[in-house]
Amino acid sequence: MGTVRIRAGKLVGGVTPPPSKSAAHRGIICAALAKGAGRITPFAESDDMRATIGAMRALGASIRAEDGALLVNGTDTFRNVSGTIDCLESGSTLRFLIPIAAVCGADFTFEGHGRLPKRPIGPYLDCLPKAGVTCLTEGGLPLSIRGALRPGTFTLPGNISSQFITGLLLALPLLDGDSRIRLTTPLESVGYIDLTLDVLHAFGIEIRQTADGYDVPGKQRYTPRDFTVEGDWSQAAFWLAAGALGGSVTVRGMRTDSKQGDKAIVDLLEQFGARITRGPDGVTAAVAPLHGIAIDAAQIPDLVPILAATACFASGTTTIQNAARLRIKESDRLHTIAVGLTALGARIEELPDGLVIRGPLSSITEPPVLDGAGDHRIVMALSVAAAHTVCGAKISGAEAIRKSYPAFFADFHTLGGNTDVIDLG
Ligand SMILES: O=C(O)C1=C[C@@H](OP(=O)(O)O)[C@@H](O)[C@H](O)C1
Ligand SMILES: C=C(OP(=O)(O)O)C(=O)O
Repeated sequence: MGTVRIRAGKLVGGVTPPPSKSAAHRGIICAALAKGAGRITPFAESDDMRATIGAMRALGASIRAEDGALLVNGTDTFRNVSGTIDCLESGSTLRFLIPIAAVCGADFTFEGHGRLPKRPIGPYLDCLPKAGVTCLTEGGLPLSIRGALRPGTFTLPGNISSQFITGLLLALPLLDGDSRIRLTTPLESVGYIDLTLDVLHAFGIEIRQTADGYDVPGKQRYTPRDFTVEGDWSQAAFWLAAGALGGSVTVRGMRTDSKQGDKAIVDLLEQFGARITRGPDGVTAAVAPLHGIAIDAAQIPDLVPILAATACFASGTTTIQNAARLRIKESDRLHTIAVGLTALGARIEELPDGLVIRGPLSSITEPPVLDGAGDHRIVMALSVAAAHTVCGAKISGAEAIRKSYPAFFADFHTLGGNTDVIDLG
């Protein structure tokens, strides 16, 4: 397993975070559902992107990378009547593709790796069989689906994963009749649904929001088009937090009017006390004395690891609430971040749906070996935290960054971070 040695030192300078993983998943899928050609730019490789590209190819789309762009042609999508879709470790790919693959009644088996086979798919196992899709599974992956998806009413919870709702929003417009999505519990991760609706609109698909969900007119067609992928606020968050903890970091190329919920990192760091500047060159976070804050994580799950890391350097108590969903991500993130930060000297109490962090952390004298838990966001959050301690740390399993941000340590170095990649496997 790959281990990275992070040495103490502040991060300073400017960085352009990678294109948004969430926007790219949606752009690739919508382009591949359109009967024609489209160019997705910029494109940055990662394991999650590989998963979605592989999935749309399995349905018949033609997709190739060229000069930092992705050329997608959906003319032959749904040509294939059977196949296997390997989602690697990508929850988005799995939850987005299940209803899409069912549109034409083809016979597909979904596979996954790491923690994905055990991440929830229950809401689909409840609602898809009622709409004509047989689901064969022993609980998780592999999952085989058979039978054509019929339009109708889809009733599901809004607080297990918004990815189920995005999957239905992507697939249902293609059906012969109108459908309705009815949510039985309040929607969490709302920003991801807003992003879905935004990208769908760009590809010519219209959805109506209702009091308890969405009305999805059927017989719609995706319009082929070129699609520009905005910068990733979930990844920008690591650099802005690093600026707030010790130096000064500017993230460039970010849309401040983005639908991504994780752009909330800017306001949250400001609440912690960081010095934030919003200028034409980008958003800058600079060091200032930080104090604990209360955080509701219902809409911003992916920010929790780096927010917890930030809280360790703030004086007083930080509470993170409404984060139960963190336990069903690439790792049990409430547990794995608490364990990692505790080894760095932090005082953290783990609650069923959150964390209480009492800062600032105490100094330790020997660099600890931290477990990256096979989880990209844990590796990245621990790396930023370790750089701001007295003696740094070693982080095992650091190759997990390949899931969303293979260039993470290259960008860490660009900002003056000091690491030795002992072995990335
Ligand atoms: O739709 C998306 O692109 C995502 C939705 C979120 O998942 P949940 O809705 O399951 O919280 C988020 O954690 C994930 O990284 C990406
Ligand atoms: C949870 C994540 O992704 P996914 O659910 O797509 O695996 C993530 O990127 O943090």
